[in-house]
Amino acid sequence: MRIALGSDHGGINLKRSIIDYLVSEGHEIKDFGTDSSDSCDYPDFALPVAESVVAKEFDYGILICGTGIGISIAANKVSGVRAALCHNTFSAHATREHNNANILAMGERVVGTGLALDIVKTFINTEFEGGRHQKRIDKISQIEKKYMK
Ligand SMILES: O=C(CO)[C@H](O)[C@H](O)[C@H](O)COP(=O)(O)O
Repeated sequence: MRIALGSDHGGINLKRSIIDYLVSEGHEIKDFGTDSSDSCDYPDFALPVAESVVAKEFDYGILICGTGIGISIAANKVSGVRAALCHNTFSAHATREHNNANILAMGERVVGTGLALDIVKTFINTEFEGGRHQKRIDKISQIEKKYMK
């Protein structure tokens, strides 16, 4: 799979562990930064990941900050993004099956590396169920259109 990743300084260590895991599994990845532990602003990394996922350059995006909250809020401002903040595998599974989430967000200050890798594995390997869930996603798209400038 093709996976885009981004983090701020608060998520850089977990992002590096996820990249090592994804590369070892043969996935194609692109890291949109940040590249150091210097303090920076998560929207600057949420945006390129979000845009590249919506443009279908990647199958999924993975975004990490301290909590996963700020970076998921920022990504969800991009039309077509369905970024899901998941700190357990049940949510990761459900958000793929039900919401067709295209970006996974996590917080390095919240979740351990072992669980985070299980969440990544679950997220990228779970298919969207379609059916009744598609109608709901279509309604999300209608909300996006209503507020699009
Ligand atoms: O946006 C966040 C909170 O939801 C992220 O956790 C950030 O990584 C965090 O705010 C960064 O905090 P810091 O004190 O500047 O390291």
